[in-house]
Amino acid sequence: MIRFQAVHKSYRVDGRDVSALQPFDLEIADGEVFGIIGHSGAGKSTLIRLINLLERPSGGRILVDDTDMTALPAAALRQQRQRIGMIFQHFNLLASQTVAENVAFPLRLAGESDAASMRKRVDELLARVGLTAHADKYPAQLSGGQKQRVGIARALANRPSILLCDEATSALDPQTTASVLDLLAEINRELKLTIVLITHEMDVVRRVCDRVAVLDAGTIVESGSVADVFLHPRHPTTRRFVNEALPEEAAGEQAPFAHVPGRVMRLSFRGETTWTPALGRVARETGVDFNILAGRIDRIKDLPYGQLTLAMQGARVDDALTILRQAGIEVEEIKTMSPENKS
Ligand SMILES: Nc1ncnc2c1ncn2[C@@H]1O[C@H](COP(=O)(O)OP(=O)(O)OP(=O)(O)O)[C@@H](O)[C@H]1O
Repeated sequence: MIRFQAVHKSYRVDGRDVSALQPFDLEIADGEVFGIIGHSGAGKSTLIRLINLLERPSGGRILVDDTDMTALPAAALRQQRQRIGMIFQHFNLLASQTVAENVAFPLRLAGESDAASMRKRVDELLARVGLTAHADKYPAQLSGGQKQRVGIARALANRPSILLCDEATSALDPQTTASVLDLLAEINRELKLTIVLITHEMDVVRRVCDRVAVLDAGTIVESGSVADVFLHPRHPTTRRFVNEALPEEAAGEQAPFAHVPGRVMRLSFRGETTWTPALGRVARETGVDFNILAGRIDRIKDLPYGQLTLAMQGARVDDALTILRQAGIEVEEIKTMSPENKS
């Protein structure tokens, strides 16, 4: 468990304290994938670097498995840091060392001197990230995705219980991003590692995270399960992130519904309800007409979900909504937005 208690952080700039993170509390459970999303300058890097004390907080406590990181003397902090792996946007590999040597580096730092056991561990790690055939290559000979796999193998070398990912896929193309995220999800599942990642892309959060915190100008403005935050964003910053992750026609609020007759509703289906044929049944039972304006079916991590934007007409719309809610479907009335109110 990672716990932030009344943590805040300011940087000293030109003799003045400039706040980067307002006081906040946050708990990250063992074994979860926790995302922190925010725009540039929101404080994401600062927040993630507080966990291994690459940045010291200006106040408050950071507890990792009940150890107060801020109170550790230097030697104990070094030891505690070995339990926290980290990967970076620009990989931070040693250019003059081979893939195998890069992965062996943290083992050496931790005091491993037996060449055979080091070789065995490096082989295991390279197999896990799918780079066995590239052990003797240099970073410059690898693609971005392969470099990040080396970064992941290196971060896992000392069997950490926490993996911090600092914009780990931001320098990668969408396909490579997907394969690196799949690898992180597999590591989380199989090694039961806690993963904390920062990103400015909601799609990254949707694909791998269990829970998310939204950071806006140094303040956590919203947090919760990814399904709740993604399907029902409350803060304007969160809504912008969610809409960026949706194709325009599916991002309900963007469509021009002002002229559409009837009541415009957004239906959200999660898990098994995604596949239930509720709409046809409700139409038959209540005589309500549906006009589908936008829709999508996708997954939030392993959870299938669907969202449909509908115009509903008929005398028994309220009865139809009650039946839909009873079937476990979340129903919201969309306030049609005029163009000047769009955020
Ligand atoms: N070492 C530093 N000295 C002074 N100010 C800093 C330092 N590091 C960060 N800041 C400031 O703190 C605020 C938060 O920065 P941070 O890098 O944590 O944000 P971020 O969300 O990670 O942004 P990005 O996505 O651009 O990396 C910014 O206003 C930044 O200018």
